[in-house]
Amino acid sequence: MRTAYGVETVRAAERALMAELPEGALMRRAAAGLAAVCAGLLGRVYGSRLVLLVGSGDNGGDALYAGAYLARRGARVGAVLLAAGRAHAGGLAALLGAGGRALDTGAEAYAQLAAADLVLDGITGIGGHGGLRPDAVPPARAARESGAVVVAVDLPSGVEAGDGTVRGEALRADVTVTFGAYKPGLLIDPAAGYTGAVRLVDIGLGPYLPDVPEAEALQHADVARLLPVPAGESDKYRRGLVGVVAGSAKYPGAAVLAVAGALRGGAGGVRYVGPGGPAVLARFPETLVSEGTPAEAGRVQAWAVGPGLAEGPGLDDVLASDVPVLIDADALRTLDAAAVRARTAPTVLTPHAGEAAALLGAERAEVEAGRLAAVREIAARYGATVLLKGSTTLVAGPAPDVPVRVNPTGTSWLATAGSGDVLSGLTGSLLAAGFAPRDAASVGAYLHGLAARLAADGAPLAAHDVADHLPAAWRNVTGGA
Ligand SMILES: NC(=O)C1=CN([C@@H]2O[C@H](COP(=O)(O)OP(=O)(O)OC[C@H]3O[C@@H](n4cnc5c(N)ncnc54)[C@H](OP(=O)(O)O)[C@@H]3O)[C@@H](O)[C@H]2O)[C@@H](O)CC1
Ligand SMILES: Nc1ncnc2c1ncn2[C@@H]1O[C@H](COP(=O)(O)OP(=O)(O)O)[C@@H](O)[C@H]1O
Ligand SMILES: [K+]
Repeated sequence: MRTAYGVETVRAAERALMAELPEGALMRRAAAGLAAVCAGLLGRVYGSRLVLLVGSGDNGGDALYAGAYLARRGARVGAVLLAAGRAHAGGLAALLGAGGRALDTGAEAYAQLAAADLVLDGITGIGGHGGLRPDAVPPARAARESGAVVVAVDLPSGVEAGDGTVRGEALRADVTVTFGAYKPGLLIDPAAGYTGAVRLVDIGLGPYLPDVPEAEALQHADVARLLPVPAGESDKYRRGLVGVVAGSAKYPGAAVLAVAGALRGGAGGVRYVGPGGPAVLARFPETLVSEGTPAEAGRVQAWAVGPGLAEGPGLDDVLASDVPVLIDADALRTLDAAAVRARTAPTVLTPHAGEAAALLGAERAEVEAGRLAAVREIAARYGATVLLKGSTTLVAGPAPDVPVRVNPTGTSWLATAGSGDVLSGLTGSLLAAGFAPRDAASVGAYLHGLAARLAADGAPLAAHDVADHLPAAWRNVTGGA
């Protein structure tokens, strides 16, 4: 599991660790790790040209000490002091003592930036707020426009560490070297889009961090542990039946795609309820098709309702059931929060940003800019597990103290019609197979994103390709076991 901790938590852990170390030791440890990454990126340190962008805080201190290490190894290092007179005193002394130079933001700074091999962004770290200040914008842009590798210290300056929002201009890095722990902003868009490759430097913070992080991301091993393997005595009922309520005369394809996902999700069988029966059967003869309403259909262990659904009794029937329910797409538009909160079995909502905005009475852009707050707010209001889809997919449970899961798989090729229908069926199937709602949603997103990467392989994909690659994604996670 990859874990991420909020700013106050990281600061508290740093304070506790620092209290046991000599003055300045922690910063020098961070800087040594940073310098080692830079040396690796440069290949040859001796004679290389480095520019440090240095703000007023400890983030600038890290950059200055790392610059000093590299200057002692023969790099030519210039430090652009953005907050003149307020740069970290110890770091600046170390750099000057190692032969580095201090620059103001005049012409020489821009000349050095244009010629640099590597730029270290030490403008702000976890203490920065509100995007880059105006005086930091031109050097940050010059760094980006030079041919240099841009390495962000702890975080790309201008992004909010705690929630991944970007409230102004921020610096785009090629690599981010973060200290002690990931911060949520490194994993969540839009901020995550600024980090480039993220490298974590261990500074010994681990024992001082709480057990429960703010956010977490599943990795292959976590998913493999959760995926079911049918036992010898399994039968289709014990593996769980998932009911899919999807499709309409207008969107019969949604029924096919949702069933395609459900068939690959680990349930023992898929029961389809809706007007798309003939289309579903033509593609998937193994589907159990029920006439009538969900209430009239046979028993299932979970329902997935919504993709391509026109109005009908489907949603009310399903909400009234005593099994886990996933609600997607059209079914979200008419959703009554009180009805969801009153349910005794778990409910999973899977909105994209537009649907999330409708659930919150907000603008879509607000949701996209503040995904973490949005997913938590919907989960709290509806008393449900919420899977917020999009460039970073997030999963939050109704309890506020449970970490939000950030999906690490996926590809922007997934932004194609019908791919969400596959995810609904798949996640419903995991619910029917007995997954807890947060696990079903996060494992569903993980496999779906991985299948999309395998299917796309650098080229456009169609939603049904994602469904077709789900078995390969499953095998990729389990090692084919
Ligand atoms: N603690 C430790 O032991 C360790 C800490 N470590 C490092 O320290 C970093 C945190 O350092 P920090 O707390 O000094 O804050 P930091 O991010 O440098 O910002 C400071 C100042 O910037 C300013 N400012 C704010 N917004 C701004 C903006 N938009 N644009 C421009 N300027 C802006 C504002 O000052 P102001 O100008 O308002 O007085 C603010 O006070 C952390 O990320 C890690 O790198 C590592 O060495 C590991 C050990
Ligand atoms: N920019 C993006 N990057 C990565 N994944 C994306 C992006 N945009 C959409 N997706 C993913 O594609 C799927 C689209 O689902 P959805 O919006 O419900 O579409 P549809 O209703 O057409 O099926 C979701 O899994 C979502 O997370
Ligand atoms: K930075």
